[in-house]
Amino acid sequence: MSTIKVTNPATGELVQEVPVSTEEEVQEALQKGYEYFQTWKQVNAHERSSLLKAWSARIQEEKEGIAKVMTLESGKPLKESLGEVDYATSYIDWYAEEAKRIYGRTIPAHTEAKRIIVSHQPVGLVAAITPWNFPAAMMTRKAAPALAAGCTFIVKPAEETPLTTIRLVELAHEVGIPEAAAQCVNGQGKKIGKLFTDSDYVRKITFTGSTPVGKQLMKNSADTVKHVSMELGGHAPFIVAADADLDLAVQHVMAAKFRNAGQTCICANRVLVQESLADKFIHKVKEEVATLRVGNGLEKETQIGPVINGKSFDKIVNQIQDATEKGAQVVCGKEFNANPNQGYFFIHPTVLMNVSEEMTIMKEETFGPVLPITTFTNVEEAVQIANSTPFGLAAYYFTNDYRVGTYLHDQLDFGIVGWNDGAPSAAHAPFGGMKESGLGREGGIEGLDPYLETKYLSIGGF
Ligand SMILES: NC(=O)c1ccc[n+]([C@@H]2O[C@H](COP(=O)([O-])OP(=O)(O)OC[C@H]3O[C@@H](n4cnc5c(N)ncnc54)[C@H](O)[C@@H]3O)[C@@H](O)[C@H]2O)c1
Ligand SMILES: O=C[C@H](O)CS(=O)(=O)O
Repeated sequence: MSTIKVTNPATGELVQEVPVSTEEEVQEALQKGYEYFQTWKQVNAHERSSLLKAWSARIQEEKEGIAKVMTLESGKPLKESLGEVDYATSYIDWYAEEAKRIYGRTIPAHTEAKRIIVSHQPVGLVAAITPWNFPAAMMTRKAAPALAAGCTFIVKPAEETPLTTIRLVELAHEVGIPEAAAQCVNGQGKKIGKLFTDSDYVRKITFTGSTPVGKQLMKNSADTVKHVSMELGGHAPFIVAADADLDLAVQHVMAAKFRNAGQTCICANRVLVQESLADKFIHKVKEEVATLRVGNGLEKETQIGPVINGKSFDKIVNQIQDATEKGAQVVCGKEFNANPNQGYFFIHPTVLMNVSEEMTIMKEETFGPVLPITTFTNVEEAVQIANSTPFGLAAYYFTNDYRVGTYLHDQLDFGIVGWNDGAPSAAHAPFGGMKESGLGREGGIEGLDPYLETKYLSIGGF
């Protein structure tokens, strides 16, 4: 039997081996989820809501244990793992309520002889593929609305971090969500992804991960016209206008950049500071970055854990080297503690200045603790720089001028915009991107629609 060897990115040590699902096991699970959909969709919304609430409560009972496993397999600091468990259950809590608010409507007919009624029904078996950086929240952000809508659900977590997702699915079964309604399979993404997209049993693919993989899944889903939801890559600009509250902007750039060692899809990837404020901003950021503690996520003083693997480490180091070769200056950082043979990869928080647009770091998602700073003259130039990317997930700006703030909100082509706010994510808001950052939204009232078909009934003969 082949297995996934889950290792700790802080030490390289083996955490646990997870059996790889065979093709037969995946096909069997898909058929089970497809067949059980006919039963699960009949369960009334209030019962589905109660089961979701029980799931959330059961996860909270195991919060510390789940968080520790999450840190062991992802490397993120324990405090962040604990926060992610709360974030993950907040999606379940939200959709436990939204399950009871799937309303229809009537439409005034054009003749007394007719009545028109609009209703919604679940799309069917939903197949999800999730990333390693938020192994709990990225799964519940899909499972909760799917189950709330009456869909059955199967997930393949990232090979780096399957343990958290496996445990969450086990807890769902413990509270009475039927095994056939929520399943987990494990293995190599390309292989299982193809089984998902080729299967006639699957009516929807929901994916969170890199844009290239998302594009491939969309292509492979076309043959059977599957619904798709895509939460893809980002390259967030962080704009600081001359009138910004400097302390607030620095406080929030630290959160927006260094959460999960910069490995989040909405991390600030480019900082754009108006020229007159640049020196003060850079000085304050340098002071704050110097206080960050790098280390094993299980140690309570750790604020920056390792990056996930050698491939990611190499990409980040190459971006730093490319930038410095093209004229960027290192304000602080650019220290590494890595041992490829041992299997751990730490990058100390690094700040670059005098960054320019021809540098790779200004075009390619970094997914690491590196903060490149460039400057702009006026807000029109800031908008032009910010929008000059295929991505459109998150953008941030700091200003107290309502005219500047309103202009930036209107002109920035991003699905999530933080105005004096570097931490916009919430289960009650519709998370998602424009352009090549994705399709659809997760969270908010908008996050249920992707799991529903709309139908209308026209009754004649009155
Ligand atoms: N928009 C969001 O909400 C969001 C959230 C988290 C991460 N991301 C993005 O994900 C990327 C980082 O995560 P990652 O490295 O795990 O991404 P990834 O695309 O490499 O992997 C994500 C998932 O896809 C699977 N996969 C890999 N290749 C596949 C293929 N050919 N077919 C089907 N599945 C495949 C992996 O096994 C994993 O489960 C970044 O680009 C980040 O911006 C986006
Ligand atoms: O990395 C992607 C996550 O969606 C970021 S967040 O935790 O939802 O803000």
